[in-house]
Amino acid sequence: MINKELRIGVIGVGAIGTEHIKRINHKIKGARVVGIYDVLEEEKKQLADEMGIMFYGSGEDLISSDDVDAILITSIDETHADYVLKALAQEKYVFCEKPLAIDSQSCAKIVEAEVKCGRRLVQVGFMRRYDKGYMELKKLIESKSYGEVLMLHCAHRNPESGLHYTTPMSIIQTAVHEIDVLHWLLQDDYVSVESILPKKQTKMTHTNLHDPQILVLETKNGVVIQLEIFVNCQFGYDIKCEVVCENGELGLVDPHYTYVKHNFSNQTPISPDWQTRFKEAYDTEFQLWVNGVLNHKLEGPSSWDGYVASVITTAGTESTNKGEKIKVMLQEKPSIY
Ligand SMILES: NC(=O)C1=CN([C@@H]2O[C@H](COP(=O)(O)OP(=O)(O)OC[C@H]3O[C@@H](n4cnc5c(N)ncnc54)[C@H](O)[C@@H]3O)[C@@H](O)[C@H]2O)C=CC1
Ligand SMILES: O=C1[C@@H](O)[C@H](O)[C@@H](O)[C@H](O)[C@H]1O
Repeated sequence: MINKELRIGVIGVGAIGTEHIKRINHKIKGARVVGIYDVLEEEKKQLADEMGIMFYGSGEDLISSDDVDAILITSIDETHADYVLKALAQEKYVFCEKPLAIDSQSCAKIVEAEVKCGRRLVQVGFMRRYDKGYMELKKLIESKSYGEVLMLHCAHRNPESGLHYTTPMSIIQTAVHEIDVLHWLLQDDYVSVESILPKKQTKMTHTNLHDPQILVLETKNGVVIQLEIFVNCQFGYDIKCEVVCENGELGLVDPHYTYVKHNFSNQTPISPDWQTRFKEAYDTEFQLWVNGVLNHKLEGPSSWDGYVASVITTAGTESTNKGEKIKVMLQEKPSIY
């Protein structure tokens, strides 16, 4: 039984976990964070004390606590599936940061467990669906004023990534955002994916990371998407989405509010990171999630969406390993989605 204010427990309090806690406690109406768990016990216990909230002895303790109505999972990718399944076993609402799991089999298990609960309890952190730019693009595409969509040229660029970041992570952790938002934008399914590792790489990378990479995705309606993933581009956080139609081109502009004209040049800033670029999208995402949980009606990205994205990321990684295009097939979509 959830009271008027949703009591949230957070598992994994690193970069985005900390951002989301601040967001929930200072911006979002109808919810507050009441407890956390992180494997870095000493450090995060101190943080919990500073915030005046509970530090749980394990993720499992937090999930099963009667003082926690809903779980927010912001721990590392590899841990998501297990925590989501544990939350579903308690029939609790759970918001899981992307990816829902690191492979499609684990996502399929989550879908199966949620279907057994008979209703939607899971939302996945695909926040780009709440970005004003992508929402406007969707309306423009659906207006059909520019004819049919023929192809897309996209890029996902991060200024830099650490030594922990590896070749498959470019697909599983980074490209997964486009994989989700583009099929939502086009309302179309993917039929194949091909991963290309260009011979020429940046000097800024290391032995375990091929950077940049390219994914080529094909949809049922025959749209071809070229997606560049470049996680050490140095110059900023740069997200491109150019939609080529029969009678026009539609695209995203980086949200910025100022420019500087000086010395015969006109400069506009570029977002430095994902926190800045998608700030408003995260706020909207969380307010709508809290409203959805309080009204028992989740409408954001589901486990099914997490599964669809992971079928492509799994096939994309297979394509990297085999050096060939991989055809993809989805299982039948259950009626709760
Ligand atoms: N939607 C978005 O744009 C973004 C999503 N993410 C996703 O959020 C998740 C966290 O990313 P970051 O905050 O950047 O990573 P991070 O490395 O800064 O934080 C992860 C935290 O999880 C903790 N942790 C590791 N294993 C754990 C376990 N078994 N149980 C509990 N805690 C554990 C770590 O100690 C650390 O504090 C990732 O899955 C990432 O893909 C991250 C950044 C942006
Ligand atoms: O989700 C995110 C990170 O986990 C990922 O590592 C970055 O590449 C993305 O740009 C960011 O949005």
